[in-house]
Amino acid sequence: MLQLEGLTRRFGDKVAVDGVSLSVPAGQMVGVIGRSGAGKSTLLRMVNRLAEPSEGRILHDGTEVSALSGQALRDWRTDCAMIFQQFNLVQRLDVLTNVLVGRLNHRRGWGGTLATLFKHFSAAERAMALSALARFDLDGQALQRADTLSGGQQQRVAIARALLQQPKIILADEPIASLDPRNAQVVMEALRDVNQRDGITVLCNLHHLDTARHYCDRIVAMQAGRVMFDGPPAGLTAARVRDIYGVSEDEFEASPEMGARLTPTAPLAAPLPA
Ligand SMILES: Nc1ncnc2c1ncn2[C@@H]1O[C@H](COP(=O)(O)OP(=O)(O)OP(=O)(O)O)[C@@H](O)[C@H]1O
Repeated sequence: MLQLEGLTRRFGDKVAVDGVSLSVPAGQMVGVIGRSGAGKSTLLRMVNRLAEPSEGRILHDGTEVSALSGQALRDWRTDCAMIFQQFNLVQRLDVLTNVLVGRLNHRRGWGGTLATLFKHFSAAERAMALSALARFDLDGQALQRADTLSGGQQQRVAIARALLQQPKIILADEPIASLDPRNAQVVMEALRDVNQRDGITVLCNLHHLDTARHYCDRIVAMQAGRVMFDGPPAGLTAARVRDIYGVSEDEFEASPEMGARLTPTAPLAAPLPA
């Protein structure tokens, strides 16, 4: 169970996240939605302590995450894999090595360079990485440079890298905002698959309501740093969206800074090729 208690983050006078309290049971897939500037990224970044809370506490299975430091904090970051909008792969390295980077969190005091990276991994770790790639239908690209892959493929490599961390939680910050609708769908299916098959808790920031409704068990809607709705997808009706944001659903999604609209057509739990 992940618990956020009165979590607040200020930047000067700006309150980016304002007293957010949430309890997320293990294995839940939560979509955090909101318009630009609502505080979604700051909230996610506080969970793995990339951003420090100004007030409030984060607890995971009884451990106060917000009080961790040193090795205990590094261990927490291993438990909490992060997926970014821009994939954050090492472009000039091959795909397999990028996935193996997920194992580095399990190495204390590793001091090698990128050039010597590959030979530091065991045969078992390489097999693990290949199997994660095969799960997302990318084993055929294992030896290609990351920058030869499409955005959707790169994001699936990032998910495979996250799996190599063997995390308890995946924090996905706008994972599909840079992708076209078809790639966005494949990436959301990959996240749903690791949530359902591996039981990994997923917190996923999204701009599109239908995407959140389709893939998530629960939706948290933020506005000006606060949680305005927290419940099952069916509860976030068009009328509720208008109440919270003062605009229609189309207007909510029409902000120019938002990514491609995704209207999923595939079944919710369609497994990816194993
Ligand atoms: N490092 C920072 N310094 C100053 N202000 C910040 C910083 N990070 C975020 N903010 C401000 O905090 C508010 C919330 O930002 P945040 O990025 O968390 O929102 P968001 O909902 O993720 O938006 P987007 O969808 O555009 O990424 C915004 O007003 C933003 O300008």
